Amino acid sequence: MTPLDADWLAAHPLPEPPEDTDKNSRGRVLVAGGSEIVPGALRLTGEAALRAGAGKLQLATVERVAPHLGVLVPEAAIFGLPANDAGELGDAAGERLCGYLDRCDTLVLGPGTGAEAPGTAILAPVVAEPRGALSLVLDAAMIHAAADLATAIHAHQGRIVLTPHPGEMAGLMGCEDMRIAQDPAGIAQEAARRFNATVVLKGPETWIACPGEGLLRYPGGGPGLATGGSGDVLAGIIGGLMSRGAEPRAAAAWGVWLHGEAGKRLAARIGPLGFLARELPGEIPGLLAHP
Ligand SMILES: NC(=O)C1=CN([C@@H]2O[C@H](COP(=O)(O)OP(=O)(O)OC[C@H]3O[C@@H](n4cnc5c(N)ncnc54)[C@H](OP(=O)(O)O)[C@@H]3O)[C@@H](O)[C@H]2O)[C@@H](O)CC1
Ligand SMILES: Nc1ncnc2c1ncn2[C@@H]1O[C@H](COP(=O)(O)OP(=O)(O)O)[C@@H](O)[C@H]1O
Repeated sequence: MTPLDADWLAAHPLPEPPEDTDKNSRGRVLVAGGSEIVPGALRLTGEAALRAGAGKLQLATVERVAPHLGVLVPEAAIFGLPANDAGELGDAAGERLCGYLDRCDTLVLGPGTGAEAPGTAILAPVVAEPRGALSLVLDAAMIHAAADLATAIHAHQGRIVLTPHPGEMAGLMGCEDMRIAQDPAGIAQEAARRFNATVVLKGPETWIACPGEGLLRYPGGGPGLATGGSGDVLAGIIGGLMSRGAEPRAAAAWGVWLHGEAGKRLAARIGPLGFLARELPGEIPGLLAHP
């Protein structure tokens, strides 16, 4: 196990865009998810992706929320997706989403999705897409859905990061929560092998596992990060870094570190508890400039 610290980051620098880059070549992120119950999740994820350096942002959410999201995030293009009776993404959302994949380099799928979203129906057409260059970050209900699609995810030609919290990890691996608490390092590595993906097991401390690579451990950015929407921000940072060209393991590691250090900075300035998830993204450019 290797500590995720300043030495590791210095040895694994992020790719920098050339001076003459344009917004399309700097990285196009599509974030898909949200619901009528959690309409703001994509704002958190999308802003985080832009703050991590993505050039272009697109958000896709349930049709009734989409116009409001456009007002909240004027930097983004907004697409509506079909919803179900629970106000979550519906069965047809995955097929519709596939029609937008040509416009993005990285898809962050899942923030703001809950138990009523038909995750497997949404995720299956996305992971069946033969687009080798697509980078994918899976979060929230799409982690649970991934459990049913291990073979397809393993065979996916793209670059995949899964960001489960312990409850989602138990769903992903079909095991008891207790097993995650007893051996987080082992289960993160097992998941990485099963899905052939980078796995970020979140919690007070975070484990990053990647097939064929050493395990990383981040000791945590403080309990203020245990706040609604904090994980949505992390998924967005990782997606933004991947769209800039970072490899999945480096994007996950830098993302976890930036998220944690942003929490520490807010804790020092505002107080250890009570800062908002939406305040985290604003810390990222400064941290990237002076890690
Ligand atoms: N709901 C909201 O107010 C907001 C939601 N937002 C976004 O919506 C998405 C879904 O969020 P969500 O809250 O609906 O689902 P989620 O957190 O997975 O809880 C479901 C169940 O999982 C479990 N569980 C959770 N953490 C656990 C842990 N560490 N360790 C173990 N188990 C854990 C827990 O089960 P329990 O322990 O209660 O049995 C819980 O009942 C997500 O992207 C989120 O960021 C934000 O954008 C804005 C505010
Ligand atoms: N006690 C804690 N100390 C440090 N970091 C924490 C703590 N609790 C949660 N976190 C971090 O906060 C984030 C919470 O993500 P998640 O559980 O998905 O929340 P949400 O669903 O509300 O966005 C993760 O990055 C996790 O590592």
